[in-house]
Order: sequence, then structure tokens, then C-alpha cells
Amino acid sequence: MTSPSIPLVVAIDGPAGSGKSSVSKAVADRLDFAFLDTGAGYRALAWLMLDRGVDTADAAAVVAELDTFDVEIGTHPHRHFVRVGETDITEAIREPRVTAQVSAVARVPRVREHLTGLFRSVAEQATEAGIVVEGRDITTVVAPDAPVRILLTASEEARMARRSAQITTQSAETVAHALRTRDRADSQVVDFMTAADGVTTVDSTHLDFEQTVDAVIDVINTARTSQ
Ligand SMILES: Nc1ncnc2c1ncn2[C@@H]1O[C@H](COP(=O)(O)OP(=O)(O)OP(=O)(O)O)[C@@H](O)[C@H]1O
Ligand SMILES: Nc1ccn([C@@H]2O[C@H](COP(=O)(O)O)[C@@H](O)[C@H]2O)c(=O)n1
Repeated sequence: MTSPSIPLVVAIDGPAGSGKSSVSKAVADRLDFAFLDTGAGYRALAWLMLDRGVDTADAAAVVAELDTFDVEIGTHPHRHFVRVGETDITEAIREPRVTAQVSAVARVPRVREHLTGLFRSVAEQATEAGIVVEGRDITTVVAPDAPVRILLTASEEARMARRSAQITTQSAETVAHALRTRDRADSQVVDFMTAADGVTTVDSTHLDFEQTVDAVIDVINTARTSQ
């Protein structure tokens, strides 16, 4: 039984373009849950390194900036924002120049430790009945004891097609290359392609967006009724 004061944590992992952010936001909206896009935390740090001219390949230099990395990630599905200090970077962190640097900062162990602490704190402080936390290592590192743990995946072809439809400023080949490169780099750090014990896989390859949202909510409802 979940205590009314502790939000139900729904942990969702998956590869690039699997729909984690958009599906998780829609699920949180349907259930009146909070929503935490942990990728935005890593993207915000990558943005800050670019803004400060820090070489993201220099792990020590990146770690040296953590003490002044003042990031805030909005958790309301309709009012999602990302701020560093007073600067709103909600849109900026999605730029290809930031995406190209994010895996470099995400591979630094001290960075992961710092951000994992932040994510856990945000989840604990949620005032809603639940919070959907999405990323790469939520089901395995950030919230391995979450009552609901899902691996949201899709075929590489489907993920590339979806991402290409999203990013119209680049050719399909460029988008596909960037997605493969990022997944390869990310999988050196954490396995987000294989469901760990107790994690339910939702494969959306042949599902549309709403069907995927329904499938995730079904997993959540099944877990809630079995508690
Ligand atoms: N089942 C689906 N059918 C069709 N389109 C989908 C489906 N799921 C997600 N999408 C669309 O695919 C695109 C990528 O989704 P999203 O950005 O949420 O992926 P992501 O897993 O968060 O990617 P990344 O990890 O790179 O941020 C979005 O435009 C989203 O609306
Ligand atoms: N829990 C996480 C979440 C993200 N990352 C890294 O951030 C990159 C961007 O994530 P998106 O979900 O916004 O695409 C991702 O490619 C990882 O490098 C992570 O390591 N752990």
C-alpha cells in the first residue's frame, strides 16, 4: 500500500526516440501526476558547458562546474521548463549542438551521482499522487525500487522515423546517424535496451502515440491493483 504522502513513482527508461518524454508527459497528464524529464538535467549541464566554453571531453573541468550548476526542471506536464540560474533554456537544450555534447557529460560518474541525487530529491518532493520519471537509468539506478518500472522501446527504424519527423531542420540520414551515435555512447554507461528484473517492456513499434500511452497506463493500473 503506498502511503498517501509518498508519491507513486513510475520509472520509464528507453533509447533515443522511443517516446519516453512525450509518452511520459501524456501519461502524467492523464493521471494528474508530476513528470520529470531527467534527460533535461543532462542536457542543461551540456548547455552550460557550451555557454562557459568548457571542453565536455575534460571530465575534471566538467565536474569543477557542478558546484555552480543551478538547474531547475519543471515537473508539471503542461508547464515544463528548464532553467539554469535565471536563464530559461527549455528550447535551447533541444538544439542539435547541445544534443551532440550531452553524452560526453553523461558519461562522467561524478556528474551522474550529482544528477541522480537531484532527481531523487525532485521525486520525493512531488506533491501530486504520483510522478513519472523518465530517462536511461531510472529503473536501474535512480529509482530501482519504484513500484512501476517500464522499458519503453521501439525498433530503430521506428525511432528514427519518429525523430526525423520531429527534427525537420536536418536530413533523415543526419538524424539517424546522430540517434545511433548517441545510443551507442549512452549504452557504454547504462543498459537501457534490456529490461532489468521486474521491469515491464512496452514496445511501441506497432503502436500509435495514444495506444502507447494506453499501454503504459495499463501497466501502471495493473501494478496499483496488485499492491
Ligand atoms: N508510439 C508512437 N507513435 C508515433 N509517434 C510517437 C510514438 N511515441 C512517440 N512518438 C513521437 O516520437 C517523437 C520522439 O518522442 P520523444 O521525444 O518523446 O522520444 P524520447 O524517447 O524522449 O527521445 P530522447 O530520449 O531522444 O529525448 C515525438 O515526436 C513523439 O511525439
Ligand atoms: N537518466 C538519464 C537521462 C538522460 N541521460 C543522457 O542525457 C541524454 C539526453 O537525454 P534525452 O532523454 O533528453 O534524450 C541521453 O542521450 C543520455 O546521454 C542519461 O545519461 N541518463
